[in-house]
Amino acid sequence: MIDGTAGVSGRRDADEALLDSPEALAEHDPGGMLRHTASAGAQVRESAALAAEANLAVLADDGRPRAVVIAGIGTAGRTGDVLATVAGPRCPVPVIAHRSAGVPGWVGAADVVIAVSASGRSPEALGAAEAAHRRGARLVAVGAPDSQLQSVAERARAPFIPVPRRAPARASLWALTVPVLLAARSLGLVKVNEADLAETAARLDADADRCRPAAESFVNPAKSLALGLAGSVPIVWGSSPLATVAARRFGDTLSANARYPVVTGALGEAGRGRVGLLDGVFGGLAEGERDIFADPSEDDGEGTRLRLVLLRDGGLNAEDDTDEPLAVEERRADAVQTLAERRGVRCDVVTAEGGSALERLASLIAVPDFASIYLALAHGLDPMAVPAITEMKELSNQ
Ligand SMILES: O=P(O)(O)OC[C@H]1O[C@](O)(CO)[C@@H](O)[C@@H]1O
Repeated sequence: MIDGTAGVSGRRDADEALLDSPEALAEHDPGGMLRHTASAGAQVRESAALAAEANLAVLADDGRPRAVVIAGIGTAGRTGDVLATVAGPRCPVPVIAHRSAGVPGWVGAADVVIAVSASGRSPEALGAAEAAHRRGARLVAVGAPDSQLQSVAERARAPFIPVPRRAPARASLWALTVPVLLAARSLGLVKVNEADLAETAARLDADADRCRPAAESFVNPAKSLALGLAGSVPIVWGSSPLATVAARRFGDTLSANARYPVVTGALGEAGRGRVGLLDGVFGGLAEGERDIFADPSEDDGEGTRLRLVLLRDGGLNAEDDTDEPLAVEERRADAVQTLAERRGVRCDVVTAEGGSALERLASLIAVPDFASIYLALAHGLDPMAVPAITEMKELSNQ
C-alpha cells in the first residue's frame, strides 16, 4: 500500500482477488460509484421524463438554427460530442462542442446554445449561458436544479432541464446527455425517438447486470477488461466517429476513476501517426526484449506494455449515412488488430450492438465505464474521490 502526501493512497499492483470480493469492493467504493454507474438506464428514463416537462417546443419557434453550440466542460462537454455523432454527417447544421468559457465569437441570434453543467456552476457553462443571452441566441440549459445555471436560464426565459445531482459529474453522463439530444430533436436535428430511448435504457440495464459486482471476473466483461488493462498503458481507438466518442469517454473514466494514463482517438487518424506507438518501447520493442522465463511478479514496472482496446462500430450503418464507407472502417479495424498481434500487443475488442446510434454508443460505453471503476478498485483507489481534481480547483481558485 502506498500512502502519498496529498491524500493519495492505493497499491501499485492490481489485486485481482479484490474484484471477486463483494465486501472488499464495497469497502473501497464508499461513495457508490458502481451503484451510480449502474443507474445509467434509469438516468435515461428519468431525464427523458424531465425533458418532457420542460418547454422544449419553444426552441422550434424560430425555425432551424444556423448552428448549435453545446457549452460545458468535462462530462458535460462530452454531451456535445455525443450529439454531434448521433446527429451524424447528414445533420443540416453544424453541431459544435465548446469547452471554454463564453461562446465562439460568431454566435448570434441565429444560433442555439445548449449550456450543460452537472453542478450548474461551471464557469464554462455559466459564461456560455450568459453570453448566449446577451447576444440574443436561443438558449437551453441542462444541470443541477436550484443552481446558478438555472437562475441564468430563468433570467433569459430559456428552457431549463433539471438533472438531479449525482456526484461526481462523470457518473451522470446519461442524465446530462438525454436532455441535450431531446433539445436537438425539438430543433429537428436528430431523429432519436421514444423506442430508441427505451432500447438504450434497456441495453444500459442489461450491461449493468452483466458487470454487477457479484458477477465474477470470468463472466464479468468489465472485470476482465480491467484486469487485462492492469499495469499497462492503454490505447483506446474507435473505428468510427461514434466509436471514437466512446473511446474518448473511456479515456475520461480511465484517467479520473482509475488514474491511468491513456491514449485515445479515432483509428482513421491514428493509422496515419499514432499507430507507430505499437512499434515503440512500450509496444513491439518491449515485447521483443521480454524474457519469457522471467517471474511476472518480479516485473517491477520496467516491463510496462501497451494494451490496445479497439472499439468497433459493429458495421450496422448504411454506407451512404456515414463519414466514411463502412468497408474502409472495418478493414482498418482488422488491420490494427493484425498489427498488434504481430507485435505481441494484446488487444481487447468491444463491438457495438443495437439498432440506433444511441444504443450502439451505449453498448460501447457501458462496459468500459465499469471497467474503469474495477481497475481503480483493484488498485485500492476510491474511484470517486480524486484528490488531484479537488487540489487543482483549490490551487486555481475555481
Ligand atoms: O458538469 P460540471 O459540474 O459543470 O463540471 C464539469 C467538470 O468539472 C469536474 O467537476 C471536475 O472539476 C468534472 O467532474 C466535471 O465533468
